[in-house]
Amino acid sequence: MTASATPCFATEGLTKRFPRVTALDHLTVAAGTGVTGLVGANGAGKSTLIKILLGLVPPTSGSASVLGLDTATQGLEIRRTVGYMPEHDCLPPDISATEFVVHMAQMSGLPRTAARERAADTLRHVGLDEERYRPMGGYSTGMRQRVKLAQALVHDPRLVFLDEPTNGLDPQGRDDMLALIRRVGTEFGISVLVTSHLLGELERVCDHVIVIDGGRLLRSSAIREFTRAEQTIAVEVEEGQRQLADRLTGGGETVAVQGRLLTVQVSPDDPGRTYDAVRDAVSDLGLSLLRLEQRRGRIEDVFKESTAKEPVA
Ligand SMILES: Nc1ncnc2c1ncn2[C@@H]1O[C@H](COP(=O)(O)OP(=O)(O)OP(=O)(O)O)[C@@H](O)[C@H]1O
Repeated sequence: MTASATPCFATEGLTKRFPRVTALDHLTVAAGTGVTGLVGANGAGKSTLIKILLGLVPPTSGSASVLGLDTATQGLEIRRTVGYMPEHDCLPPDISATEFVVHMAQMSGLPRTAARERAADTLRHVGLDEERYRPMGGYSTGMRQRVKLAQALVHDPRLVFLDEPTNGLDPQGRDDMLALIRRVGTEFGISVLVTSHLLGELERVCDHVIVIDGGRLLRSSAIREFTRAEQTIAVEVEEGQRQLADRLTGGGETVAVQGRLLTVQVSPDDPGRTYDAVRDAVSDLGLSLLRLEQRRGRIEDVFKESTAKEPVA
């Protein structure tokens, strides 16, 4: 996000207290265009944030804006411009996907003919073909999630909020949904805010990730930044692990020993230095190298380290 661009959304000291719990606690965060992931364990405050951003729920204190519009006073305009895929199932069982999505398109102001055309296009884009004429009561979870996505996209929004879109899907269904979300962000050019408690999946589709826990901001950064600092080199030597570890540590490297394997933290500012240090140390000590491989940190690890609390799937 450039300094001059209007953020897709921004919050300032956003707090939401329910009688028994503080769902959001002085949250100050912003996201630019592209696909942004909002990660947090169950109850972290993700859905509450989305509802406030849509102007559906008032905050206790603080402020928020979406595409430059104030959520406190311009909720209607926000909902006109933004698509929303809610977490919970909300599909009437007796009508078809086509009827439902046409209805939603008309609700957002499209005339009937345009609504029918847009609905057909959108349902095709999300991968619902002939099934779209059948009552939705007989749909699989994957099909239902696609309909929910289609109704969020049918009025051609600039931005969509997708609340746990992979919920209830099997691994294949999850992969398909993630690919679809990526396409929404790239081919359709619609910015996306997508929530999940499954951290690994956001790593695959997001440009930027925001991590919240207990309603507080833990981290907000580009996906590259999440994993860049976490790169390590795995070094396996036949023997002499301890000497090698001592030598590298003495040279300023951060090293962990697990049996025959040494894990050396790669310097984010000068990755080449770490490789050279490992090569020189192995050579100077006359050790026999079995394996040297680069390991890219995973977003889960970053999250676990920052929270060191609740287990996250
Ligand atoms: N209307 C409400 N009344 C009272 N408490 C609420 C209400 N809505 C949410 N909460 C509470 O606020 C906290 C945050 O809920 P929220 O639904 O925003 O979390 P979440 O991160 O979306 O998790 P999940 O995916 O499980 O819904 C939870 O403790 C929840 O029980």
